[in-house]
Amino acid sequence: MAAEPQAEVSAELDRLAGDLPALGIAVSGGSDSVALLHMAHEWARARGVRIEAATVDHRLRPEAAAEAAWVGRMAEGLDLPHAILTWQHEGVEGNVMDAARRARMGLLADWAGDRSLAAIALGHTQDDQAETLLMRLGRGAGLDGLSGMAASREQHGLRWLRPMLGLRRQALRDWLTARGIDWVDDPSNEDDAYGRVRVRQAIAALDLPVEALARSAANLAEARAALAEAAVAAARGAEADRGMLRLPRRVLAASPEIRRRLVVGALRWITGADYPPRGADVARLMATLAAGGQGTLDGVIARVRGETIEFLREPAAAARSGTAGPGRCPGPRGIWVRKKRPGEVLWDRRWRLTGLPEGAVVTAAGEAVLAGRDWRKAGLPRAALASSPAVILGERVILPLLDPSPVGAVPLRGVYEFLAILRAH
Ligand SMILES: Nc1ncnc2c1ncn2[C@@H]1O[C@H](COP(=O)(O)OP(=O)(O)OP(=O)(O)O)[C@@H](O)[C@H]1O
Repeated sequence: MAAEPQAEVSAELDRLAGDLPALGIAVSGGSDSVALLHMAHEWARARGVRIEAATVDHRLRPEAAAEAAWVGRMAEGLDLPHAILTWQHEGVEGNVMDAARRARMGLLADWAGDRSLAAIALGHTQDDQAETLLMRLGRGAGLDGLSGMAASREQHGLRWLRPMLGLRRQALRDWLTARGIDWVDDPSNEDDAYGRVRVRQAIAALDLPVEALARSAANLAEARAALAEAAVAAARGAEADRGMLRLPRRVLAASPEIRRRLVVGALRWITGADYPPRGADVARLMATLAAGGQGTLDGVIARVRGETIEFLREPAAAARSGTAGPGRCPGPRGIWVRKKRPGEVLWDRRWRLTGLPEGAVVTAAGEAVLAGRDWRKAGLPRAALASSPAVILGERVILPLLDPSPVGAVPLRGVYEFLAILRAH
């Protein structure tokens, strides 16, 4: 590794973002991302790349607003545009760190979209990489979970870059100190109520070799990428059809790891979930499919039909996902929902409904709505239609997949997204 942090970050940015006209920098105000901001600024200036910075105020600590403003002044000093993105919520329940991370990614992704930035750079370091590996190990992760963070990753429709994964946190702090550049110390980084902080303390107390751990994480990431590519190759012949996915039955003859990836990928393609189902449940489903049967997991029906395996949303699960109308956003409070145009609704994490008139409500079609209709003309299995959206307009119920109407129903994911899921997980 190059000894000079600036040279190393510049080389990584060349490798990861050399082809981009503009780059976003996510700056919390902590030492790592403050160093990233200065180094990216230096890199961009020499290459004529436009860079902009953003800080998320999670509204979880009273000082956060002042810290975000402080980052803003620092960016101004570098002549860089800076935005403060505020997470609007009314208190957060459950895993606060996780909810904050998701909200942050969503806010940053929207900001990048608004500012025409195709990628955002993050300040994760070698220390973060080692900590992540140990945390995942502690949770009993398999090969998948064990790989560390990738230097470049596609999510929320843009690229997330981590050009500092080869650098130690202390080296960055030394670099900043030598230049008289200040940073903010977030007190939650010292709060051992958080698993990450406990892992960090254990690394220091046991004097664990951070660089070797980070290297292992990188090796595992490489192995995982190779598996992902093998799964993509095995998925040849996959078809997406209006919210339903068909895989060739022969995928059941693939090696267990590849087969598992394909099944988990298909489940996620339907549910839009961030986390995979439990390993034992997936194993059970795979055994059911191998026997030519039908199983349900995570609100998804998987069944063998002739030479294909069909994955479709379980109608009852679609109905449970609730109703949505224009101007209202489904999902628990505080959860980020991508911006929508008027008359548009994202429903069941699978469909984009467009052209909805005022007062329209979207829900799952269900069996009752299909009764008495010529559902066969949709060319989909009955269950797939029952879990498709229905639009209630006063007394009328429109099935966009069946009835000609000005309401459009566009599946959020096609085959391309299935392959992207296989590559990402
Ligand atoms: N509030 C925030 N606003 C903008 N970006 C953030 C924010 N929090 C984290 N990030 C981005 O995510 C990266 C990793 O987050 P993490 O929580 O590990 O960092 P941190 O300890 O808050 O700060 P730093 O990494 O800058 O020292 C940061 O380096 C930064 O790029």
